[in-house]
Amino acid sequence: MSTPLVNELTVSEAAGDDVKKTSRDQREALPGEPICVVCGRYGEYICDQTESDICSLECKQTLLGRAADAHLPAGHPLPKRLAATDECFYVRDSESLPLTSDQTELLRRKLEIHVKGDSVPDPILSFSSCNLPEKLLHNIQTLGYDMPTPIQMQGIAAALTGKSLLASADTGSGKTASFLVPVVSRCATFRHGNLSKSKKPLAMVLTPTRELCIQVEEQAKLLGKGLPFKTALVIGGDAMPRQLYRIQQGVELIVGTPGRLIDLLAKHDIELDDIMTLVLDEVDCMLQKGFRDQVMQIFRALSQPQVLMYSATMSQEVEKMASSMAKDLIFVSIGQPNRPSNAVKQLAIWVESKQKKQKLFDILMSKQHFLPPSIVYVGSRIGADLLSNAITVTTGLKALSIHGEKSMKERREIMKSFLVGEVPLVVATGVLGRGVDLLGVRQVIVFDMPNSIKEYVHQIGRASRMGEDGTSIVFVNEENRNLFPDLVEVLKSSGAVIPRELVNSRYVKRSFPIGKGQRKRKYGS
Ligand SMILES: Nc1ncnc2c1ncn2[C@@H]1O[C@H](COP(=O)(O)OP(=O)(O)OP(=O)(O)O)[C@@H](O)[C@H]1O
Repeated sequence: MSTPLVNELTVSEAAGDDVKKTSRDQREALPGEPICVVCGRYGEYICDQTESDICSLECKQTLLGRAADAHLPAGHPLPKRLAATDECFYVRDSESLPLTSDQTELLRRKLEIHVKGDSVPDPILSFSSCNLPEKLLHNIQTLGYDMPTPIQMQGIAAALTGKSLLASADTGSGKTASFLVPVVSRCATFRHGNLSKSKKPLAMVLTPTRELCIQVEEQAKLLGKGLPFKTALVIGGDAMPRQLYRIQQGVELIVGTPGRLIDLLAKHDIELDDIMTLVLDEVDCMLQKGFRDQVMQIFRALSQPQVLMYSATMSQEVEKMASSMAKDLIFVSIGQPNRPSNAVKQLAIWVESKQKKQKLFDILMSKQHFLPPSIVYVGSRIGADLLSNAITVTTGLKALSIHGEKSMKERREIMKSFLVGEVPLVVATGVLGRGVDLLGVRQVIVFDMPNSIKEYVHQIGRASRMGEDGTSIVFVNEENRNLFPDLVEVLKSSGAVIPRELVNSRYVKRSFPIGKGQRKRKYGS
């Protein structure tokens, strides 16, 4: 099997050809373009032995492997894509035999689980296959999690080994449970097996916003119910003495924002020497200027904990910093990092700044286009207040604003009335941009483009959880020109229509995909 492929690789490399080697190197297919029969990406090439569309050498190898497994003669066309039921990885339970290395590879390829590092454990196939405490398993079931998502399959397995981890996966793909399940498990097991009366905290989760901290702590409580697992929330805007008292009474997990935590640690004597695990949620944001110094100050106060770092967006700089924080790091990524969830249908509209308000009102007053509950993202606190008032006055819709200047009490109440459906629309700044799980929200309108494409990916990610369909609308104009190349890339990769003004902009380098007629020659021919 491998010989012809190696030959072709040699041929194409010798010819200086830029044939894509792995499926990851290939982009997503645009509407109407051929699709790789193995992975669904752009089928740039035709396999010389099966005549099927494929995206890379890697998928050609997989395709020929399947032909061999199915005992099909070379050249026999294979079925286009395996139906989801053709291979079921989930039926196994803890009694089943472990996966063979081929099966592990196939599973990872199929679920687009990419791993790097020494001795990376196999993904788990079910929550019951990794020795979690009974009560934790029961809590997972109560939450309705029947089977782990891909990031949970690989992330939980890796974190349970005690090694540090840098992981990326789509927005809304279950990253929170991916770090909380091992945290709850390790803490509860430690307390059970440890006879000492000490109740010093064992784990810490840092996130960039108060809203996200509240949500993570709530989920931690649900997962730790009935176990020796107490939590403390340490965020600005809530009374510090109460937070301190709770920690002094004994907790297993602290969830907090870096600023308030440093404040607390500076003023009070809190022993952190038992902390085994530090989680940095939204790690790319946490290691950026602004948070980085505070995070590192907290990290240095701990004694070499396991570090679990998660986000939907990554950069090489983050990878470098993460590697310097933890030895023997495992890297996990699901799909392609920095890409928006495929479940969100994006619409980019060119609107001059002066017309943005009217355009928004038109959308909100259209039964066809306004799909509440929705979030509108703006760039400033004052902008959020003004726009929410203007929406209510002009359209009659109840809209509330949420941003960092509002008190925690107000922010909590607004979130509550939004989540229970009393308010159909919230106008928010970045405080709701990352991480928050706004179940029920299926539409996001990006009124002011954020400063980076990564924040845009996080914002539109609020429109879909667990792959459910959502829509996003973004207003663009010349003022966002510094983001044009990245935005075009993101829209292109999702198959979204790119506004004419953006295509023709001098700020976008033109590199249009090769059409079907211009496709590269067959391998080996
Ligand atoms: N295994 C599972 N089965 C079913 N639902 C799940 C599972 N894991 C998580 N969920 C649910 O999926 C939703 C999204 O999860 P979560 O908020 O952890 O996503 P995320 O990857 O952290 O997203 P973001 O990048 O936006 O923070 C939540 O409502 C969560 O309860």
